[in-house]
Amino acid sequence: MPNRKRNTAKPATTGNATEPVQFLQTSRIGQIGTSAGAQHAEASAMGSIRGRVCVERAGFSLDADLNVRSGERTAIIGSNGTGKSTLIGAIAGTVECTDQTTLTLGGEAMPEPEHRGIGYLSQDPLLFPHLNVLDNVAFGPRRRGKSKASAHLLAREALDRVGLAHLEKRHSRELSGGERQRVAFARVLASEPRILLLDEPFAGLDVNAAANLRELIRSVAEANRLTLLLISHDLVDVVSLCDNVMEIDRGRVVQTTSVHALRSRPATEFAASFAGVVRIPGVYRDRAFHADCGLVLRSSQFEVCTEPLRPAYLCCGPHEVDANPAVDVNDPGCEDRAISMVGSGTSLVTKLASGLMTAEAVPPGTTVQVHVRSARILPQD
Ligand SMILES: Nc1ncnc2c1ncn2[C@@H]1O[C@H](COP(=O)(O)OP(=O)(O)OP(=O)(O)O)[C@@H](O)[C@H]1O
Repeated sequence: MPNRKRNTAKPATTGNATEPVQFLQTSRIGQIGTSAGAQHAEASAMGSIRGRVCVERAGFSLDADLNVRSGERTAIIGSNGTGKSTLIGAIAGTVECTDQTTLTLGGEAMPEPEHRGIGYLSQDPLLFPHLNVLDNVAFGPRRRGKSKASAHLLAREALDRVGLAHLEKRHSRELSGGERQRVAFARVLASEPRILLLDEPFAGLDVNAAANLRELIRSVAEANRLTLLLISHDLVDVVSLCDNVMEIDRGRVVQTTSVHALRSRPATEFAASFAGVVRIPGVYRDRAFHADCGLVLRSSQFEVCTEPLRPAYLCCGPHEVDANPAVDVNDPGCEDRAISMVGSGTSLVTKLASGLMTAEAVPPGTTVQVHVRSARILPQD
């Protein structure tokens, strides 16, 4: 239990607000890692997060192995209550870990929370209502011992970066939700983090505000090669910000994959739903896919990535489904043009097209022709 004490340390919070802490003392906002040469290389390598994270609570246990490289941008996905926030809370030091935890940061035992270089942003900006915008952002640097002047300088740089320099005198209660969230991100920037932990930061924002903040976070993370862990239930966030995806189910990591693979070869039912991909279980035999739900699908457009007779999935995007019933499945050319599915009625078509199709029983006596332009057949392992 090399770092038990450190992993059980209390969070770096003040009052109502979680205060991210400074680690890269030498860099300036927007320039972390882009111009600091060897210093950056050293700092960059320090953003890796590896090891086992164990948390025990009444009725819930988290036991996750992490292998996050420095500068990697990883989405954490999973159903409600599977332990995503608990996991990043453990990394931030706001959640107590058990003795089995072996988490390391940059290859070293996990330091105290205030020395982890973590910037944390959640759905709730948690601004101090009695402070103006500038003092909210300067709060962290002040607490770390900066003079008022240098804390304000750092805060102004951060506010400039998020495009809110003109609002520095406003109180947080006088801001819109989107502005509050940008101020919260400026506060993160003022702490000059090397790791960003984002817990559904776009959940309360309208589409434009969310897109703006996503772009801002993406450019800062890229420019500074920050390690980023993002919890989100939205594929747009994941595709915009991340390269990799970690899926958590009931406190366990069930897969770590690329964003591309999540969409092209979803390994779980949840991943398929998240990516909006049609995923139908069955087996491939005699040049046809025999779905568990009773559909038989034939096509020369199948990309078969499995052995015949093995449990498999047929995967395709909803945009590849064409519910045009005009094609005759008895036409000998049909197999060459598209997959022909013979199964239940219009609800099946709707479910296929919306990506909601699962292994449901097909009511007997109804026939519908559905065309899928291309599909992959993947092993069920
Ligand atoms: N402070 C707490 N004390 C005790 N149990 C908690 C606490 N916070 C969360 N839990 C429990 O821990 C489990 C994991 O919760 P967590 O918030 O990590 O899930 P999540 O995957 O982030 O969920 P969501 O997607 O709904 O935000 C749940 O069973 C939850 O009830």
